[in-house]
Order: sequence, then C-alpha cells, then structure tokens
Amino acid sequence: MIRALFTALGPENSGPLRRLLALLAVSSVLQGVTYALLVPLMEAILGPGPGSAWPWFGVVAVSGLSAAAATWTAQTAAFRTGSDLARVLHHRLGDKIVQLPLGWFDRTRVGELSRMNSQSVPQVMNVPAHLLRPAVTAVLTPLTVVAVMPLFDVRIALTLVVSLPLLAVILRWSNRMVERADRDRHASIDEAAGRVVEFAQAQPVLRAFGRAGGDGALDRALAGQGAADRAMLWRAVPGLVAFGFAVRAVFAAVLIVGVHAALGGSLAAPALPALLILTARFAEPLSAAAGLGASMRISANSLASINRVLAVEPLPEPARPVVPASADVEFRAVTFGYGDGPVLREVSFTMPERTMTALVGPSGAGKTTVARLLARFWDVSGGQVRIGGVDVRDIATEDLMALVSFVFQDVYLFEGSLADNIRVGRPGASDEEVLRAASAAGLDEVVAALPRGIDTPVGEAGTLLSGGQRQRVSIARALLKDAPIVVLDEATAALDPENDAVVQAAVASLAGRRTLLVIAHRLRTVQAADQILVLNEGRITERGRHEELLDAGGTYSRFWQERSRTRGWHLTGAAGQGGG
Ligand SMILES: Nc1ncnc2c1ncn2[C@@H]1O[C@H](COP(=O)(O)OP(=O)(O)OP(=O)(O)O)[C@@H](O)[C@H]1O
Repeated sequence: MIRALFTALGPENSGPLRRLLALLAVSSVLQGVTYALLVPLMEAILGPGPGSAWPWFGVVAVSGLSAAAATWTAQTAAFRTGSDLARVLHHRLGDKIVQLPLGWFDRTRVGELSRMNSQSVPQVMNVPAHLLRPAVTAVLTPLTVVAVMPLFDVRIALTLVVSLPLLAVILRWSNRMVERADRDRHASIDEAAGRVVEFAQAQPVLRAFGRAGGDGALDRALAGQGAADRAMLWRAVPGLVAFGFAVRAVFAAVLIVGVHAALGGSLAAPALPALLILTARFAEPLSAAAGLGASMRISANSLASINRVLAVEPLPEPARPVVPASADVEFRAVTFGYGDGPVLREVSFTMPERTMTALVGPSGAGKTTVARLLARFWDVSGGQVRIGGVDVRDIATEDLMALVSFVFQDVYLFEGSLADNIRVGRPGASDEEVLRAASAAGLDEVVAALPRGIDTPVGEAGTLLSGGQRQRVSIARALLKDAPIVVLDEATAALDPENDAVVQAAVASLAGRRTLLVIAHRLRTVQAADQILVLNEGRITERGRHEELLDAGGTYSRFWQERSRTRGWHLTGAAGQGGG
C-alpha cells in the first residue's frame, strides 16, 4: 500500500509522505516508550516508598507530552499530506490525460476517469489522513513494548515475542476473510446497482411489453445482495472473534507467567499489575488496526486503479518532427488490432489532396478504426499511415491535430455557451466567424430559439441540445477550424431529414476544398465521392466510383440495392430516391 502511494505520487512529490512516515514512526515509538515507563512508575507507587515515584512521574510526563506532541504534529501533517496528495493526484491525472493516446478514451474509460476524480482520489486521500497512523502504530508501538520488556522481565518479554507473530498471522487471516467477503459483497452491490439503473432505464420497453414488474433479474440481484451481506457477517465474525480470543489468550499467558514469577519470588509483586497494563497497551493498537481492513482494501483498490491510468504509456513523440507539405493521405498496408487479432488487415489506399473518399461497409468492418488511425488515435501494428508523404508518427501531435478535423457521432459539449462550444474549433475566431460557422452548420433556428441566442449556456454536457443539434455543433467546430483534412462520420443515429440536409451541405461545402474522408451512409454522399472504399472484415474488398462499383455487381451493388429498396419503401415509396 505504501509502495503504491509512492508510485502514485511520483518521486518528485514523495517528500511530504516520507516526512509523515518518519513522524508517525517517532510518535508510535514514543507512545510505546511512555507505556513502558509506566512500569517503574507503578512499581514505585505500589512499592514500599511511594515518595520515590515522583521522579518517575516526571519522566512519564515528559515522555507522554513528547508522544502527544509528536502525535499531534503527525496528525496535522497527515491531514496536510492527504489534501496535498489529492491535489498532486488531480494534477498527475490531468497531465496524464493530455498525453494519453486518443484511442484510450472510449465511453467506459471516460466513466472510469470521472469515478476516479470523484471517488477514488478522496478514498486515497483517506490513507495518509486517517489510515496510516493506526497502521504504523499497530506495528511500531507493540514492537517498542516488546523491545523494552526484557528490561523489566525476560520471561514476559519472551511470552510477547512468541505471541506477536501468532497475533499477526491471525490478524492477517481475519483481514483476508473480511476482504474476500467484502469483495463478494461489493460485486453483488454493483450488480444490484446496475440492475436498478437498467430497470429504471428500461421502463418504456418493459411497460410496452407488459413487463412493468421487471423480468426477475433485479429481484435476483437484490436477493444476491442480501445473501452476500449475510455471508459477509458469517465470514467476518470467526476472524474477529479469533483475534479477540488470541489477544485475551496472550494476556492470560502473561498473567500466568507473571503470577508464577511473583509467587516464586522472582518478580516484585508491585511490578505485576504494571506489566499487565503494559501487555494490554501492547495489544491495543493491534485491535484498533483490525477494524481498518475494509477501508484499507477500498483505498488500495482506488490506488491501484489510479496507478493503472498513470502507468499507461503515451504514444512516443517524434525526436525530429516533420511538417507535411500537403494534405494527401496514404494508408500503406496498415494492420491494426485492439487486442486479440487484427481489426484491419493490410489496408492500403490513397486520398489525394482535396478529394473525397467514402468509406462503406457493414457494422464492425473497421470504418471508424480507419478514420481514427488517420489521426493517430493509436499506433498501427503494421504498415504506415502517411500525411503529405510523412508517417503520422513523425508528425508532432500538435501539428497533426491542426491538420485534421473530426465530425464524429459522440459530440462532447463543454459547460459554457453555444458560442464557446463552437469556438473550440478555433479559439482565436471572431464572433462573426463563429456566427458564420453556426449558420453554415444549420444552427440558425437553434440559435433563434435559445433565450440568449448563441451566448446561451448549453448546460452541462450540452443537455439543452438534441443529438442532431449536437452533431451540428460538431460540424460548426469543424467548419470553423477549417483543417486541410476532415473526417466525418455520417452518423446513422441522427438521420432526421433536417440533419441530413445539414450534413450534406457540410460535405458539399468541403468537397473539392479539403481532403475529406466520410464514413458514408447516404446515397448522395457515395455518389459524390471521388472514390468509395468497401471495407469488409478489416479488408478493402472493392474500390472505385459509385457507378463502377454498381456495374461490378459485387458486395457494394448488392448492399446499395438492398439499402435503397428498404429505405425507399420506408421513406419515399420509390426505390433509390433521396435516401441511402
Ligand atoms: N476501443 C475499442 N476497443 C476494442 N475493440 C474495439 C474498439 N473500437 C472498435 N473495436 C472493435 O473493432 C472492430 C471494428 O470496429 P469499428 O468501430 O472500426 O467498425 P465500424 O465499421 O466503424 O462499425 P460501425 O459501423 O458499427 O460503427 C469491431 O469488432 C469493434 O468491436
């Protein structure tokens, strides 16, 4: 856990944690020494001359005050280190986010990052603030007691030395039992929480199909959670009981050894209660640490997930970056996979500057992957992606990002006004340019309907705008940025006629001016394309212009005949009209 904390902080930020650990060590040892000094004090008080107790009282007072001062300093440092840790982690995660390969950011990852910031960081903050002190005390204070015990009685010291590893083993076993039960319980809580969300989200479907009562999955998940709660209790109890029993057994053993020694005359009677008090103090920090298992586990898991993100390697930046002289694009025998097996195999094509390429193919063929590799979301596993004859790996990230604009299906809108959101495309753009881009992207009516026009805040993540309207904001950004290469996904999800017209207009305004790669779903787009690439299972199986491919009578022609028949039937009543 401590090693993971140092990893999360990085060597440059680990000074305060190291100082905190040193302070905690000093305060734990001083605490143990103070407990030990109680023995001569008690001996003096209970002995024949109580007056001799005063010097010991002074020594105990000095030691106790020093321990209290060290504990207070350590606790203050612990809170400060906790809040510093949160700040450092937020910064390190922020710095990491801007270096992570763009391909890393899928939907689940974005959720993971948000959870990390809102939950994991505060949980990790808890470690120095609340958990380290009892953990360090649980180890060092009993060790100090054991170390000084031989000064008073070797037999009792030996009893403690033998019992310490025994207690540690039982504590570890008890913690493991609780941990395992707790893990199962968490899994069942997550499952039940997921089912509750699903149940709420699926209400329209469930009601439409007369299944308002659900399909039993939620009931099963809740029952599972109840069972896991009970199992947790049953699994946790033996460990905790066994540890409590072991502590009492050690106490009893010390009592037996002590009484035996006192009766035999080899231990002064007044020393016995003092040594029993010391033994009780020896076990106390261990018992306090026994209850920390669950918090420790939660914090350790959070720390592990933060360290996993921090360990992701950024894509290497070129040592000698090259700026491409043109906006030609070439895929040269590109092979790429996300994990098991390739998604793209030996994909080769060229997109001469200012031409339009349409990418078509069945779902999962790899179209989005091609589009993303163009902007180096990931590095290819074989072949090359080249812009202006330069491998994208030799182009500085900033230059590459300046060369390419995207209009993807997932449009993220920031907190801020509609104008701010469009200006993301080119931060230096004037108000007029922003308005022109909004207008060209078909946002006039949206702007007119908003209470403060283009300066209306669009709500967190653009909640005021519909899916189609959000896509138009994305088009406005791309038009404003006016990069030499534009990648556009014609999103089947936002296929209302108005949006359709906007997307078509954007494509038309860019065609012939920019190098355009369109993941195409519309007949008009493919008809206008200079080349169509048909992608199937990660390979380009056909290429050419629309008529050429129709004449070839291959997959493409079957695909479009099928598509225009079904869409014509649905939308226009005449095959092949206006849709695609
Ligand atoms: N981030 C990712 N991690 C792992 N696998 C992925 C990822 N993105 C896509 N894939 C997988 O790669 C394959 C190609 O996906 P891709 O999204 O490129 O296809 P597509 O042709 O664009 O599909 P669609 O038309 O449905 O969007 C699919 O099998 C998909 O499951």
